[in-house]
Amino acid sequence: MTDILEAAPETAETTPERTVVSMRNVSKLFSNGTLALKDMSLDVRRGEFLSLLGPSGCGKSTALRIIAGLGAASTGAIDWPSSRINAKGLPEGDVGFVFQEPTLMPWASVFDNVYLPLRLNGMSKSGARSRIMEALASVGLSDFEKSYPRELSGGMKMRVSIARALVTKPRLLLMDEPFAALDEITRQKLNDDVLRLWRETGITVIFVTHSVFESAFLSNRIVVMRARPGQVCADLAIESTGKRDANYRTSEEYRATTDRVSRALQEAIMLGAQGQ
Ligand SMILES: Nc1ncnc2c1ncn2[C@@H]1O[C@H](COP(=O)(O)OP(=O)(O)OP(=O)(O)O)[C@@H](O)[C@H]1O
Repeated sequence: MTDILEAAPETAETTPERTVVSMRNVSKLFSNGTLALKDMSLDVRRGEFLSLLGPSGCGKSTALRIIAGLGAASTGAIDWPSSRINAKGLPEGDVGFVFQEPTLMPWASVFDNVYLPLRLNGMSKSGARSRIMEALASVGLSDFEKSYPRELSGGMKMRVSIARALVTKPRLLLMDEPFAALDEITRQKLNDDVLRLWRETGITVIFVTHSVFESAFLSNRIVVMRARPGQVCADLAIESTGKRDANYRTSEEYRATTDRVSRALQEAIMLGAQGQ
């Protein structure tokens, strides 16, 4: 931790009831000797839109995958203070994951792709129908249930991927650079949609990105990470007085926020380069 720790998220509000997931001194040493994370600790509170921001290779995806149970920590622990934990040590049905690639099944319709997590939970197709249609409506794809992935644009495929992550009604949504491969206009539209979904559902989001602009637009908290080794080096509260919409993108407030976040990121990059 450095002196660019601006916000003080560890306040009296950080009670076990409000904490969705905690990383406790998590380190990750890969078998090739790469120390991807060193002693990373983070409390994610209910209802937060938290972005993990940092230069390439600082361990953002590794941290997210460990939280999701897709990889194990070498040392340290992940705690779920308010979830029911299954035999694998993971919170039962509480986590949705959106990857950078939409990872859809090409041979299956949009409906069947979104059905997948419910099918794996043993739900019948007819029983799942209303939930699937609700998830598709939430991403603006009500009319595309019969389409196949090859018939969709990149942005629409990503919407299907988000619907699939939301169909189980998770409490925590993990998103790993989901819009990095999309053009700027599509990316902004999806940013608007994700913010709307976050507001409407009250879901907690952890969003990995290396974009200052995206993180400043979406988040109410940005955790900046440095590389070599991957660690938290700034924890910024991001407030805005108005609604985050098209006007906000051109506002002085947004510009000032992106300046502040850029400075924190620059410092993180310098620390990583110096290996301090
Ligand atoms: N399976 C693996 N085996 C060995 N090293 C790995 C593995 N996965 C990641 N790494 C290394 O761990 C470090 C952190 O990688 P990670 O993908 O978490 O970073 P990142 O911040 O998400 O990067 P990016 O923004 O480029 O996706 C990097 O040095 C990477 O090369």
